[in-house]
Amino acid sequence: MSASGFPVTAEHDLAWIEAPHPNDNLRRRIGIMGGTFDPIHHGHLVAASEVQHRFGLDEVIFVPTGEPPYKQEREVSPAEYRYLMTVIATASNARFSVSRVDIDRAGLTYTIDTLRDLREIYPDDEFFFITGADVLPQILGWKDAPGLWDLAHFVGVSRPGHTIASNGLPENRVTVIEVPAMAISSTDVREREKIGVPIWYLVPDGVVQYIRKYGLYSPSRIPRVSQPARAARQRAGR
Ligand SMILES: Nc1ncnc2c1ncn2[C@@H]1O[C@H](COP(=O)(O)OP(=O)(O)OP(=O)(O)O)[C@@H](O)[C@H]1O
Ligand SMILES: O=C(O)c1ccc[n+]([C@@H]2O[C@H](COP(=O)([O-])O)[C@@H](O)[C@H]2O)c1
Repeated sequence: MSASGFPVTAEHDLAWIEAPHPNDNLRRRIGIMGGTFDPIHHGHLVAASEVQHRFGLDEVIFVPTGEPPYKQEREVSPAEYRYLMTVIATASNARFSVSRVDIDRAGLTYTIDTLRDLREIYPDDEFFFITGADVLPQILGWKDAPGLWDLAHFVGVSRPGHTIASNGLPENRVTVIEVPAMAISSTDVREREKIGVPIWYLVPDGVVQYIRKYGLYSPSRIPRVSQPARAARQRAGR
């Protein structure tokens, strides 16, 4: 049982996972992990890996947000940096990939659009949208929320400091699971980098090096090479 009393036991999950799907031989199971990823950290990676294993997913697609609607009051790093950090962090896992659908779409990022865009690319596959315990209760307030349940099954994962609860969400479209606890947040990584506290082992080594290379999160650090955000703007003629 979770703190909220919602069952998160292996039996609960397995009953659902083992139910045979009529098109099991044809449909791939694809996890979708949306996030701002500013920066991506081991909490994201462990959650995705655990859901991949538990649900037998063929692939997990990480989808960095364009403009996150609930983070408009804070400064978010340019999408191109967040995208490239996500590519670096996921490169070594054969089942992980990264999509640009959200960063290439203008305007605020809504999951309904993410799922519709991915559905065009993967018309026959089964989608599992992965969210942390902090985000799960917000889903009912998301854009076109009733339309989301037809597009994906939602998997809520436990996160230290947050009670996991799926109250009010459709039971047959949402599964809640415990994943190994990683008390890491992007906010904490940014704060640590800003004041010079180590971020090694909270994020993959390549991401630490990328953050240092471009001077992300540290106002005093001067970037050593030209910036990918500027290069992308130039390519797009903006
Ligand atoms: N440590 C973690 N354990 C489990 N899930 C996580 C963890 N960190 C983030 N998530 C989930 O990953 C998704 C993307 O999160 P996001 O990129 O906003 O990271 P964050 O650490 O929450 O960022 P920030 O601190 O900037 O708000 C969300 O669904 C979030 O709940
Ligand atoms: O669709 C919405 O209305 C909506 C509102 C806020 C967040 N989301 C999605 O939730 C995921 C996590 O977002 P965030 O801001 O916590 O990094 C990401 O995929 C967002 O696109 C979606």
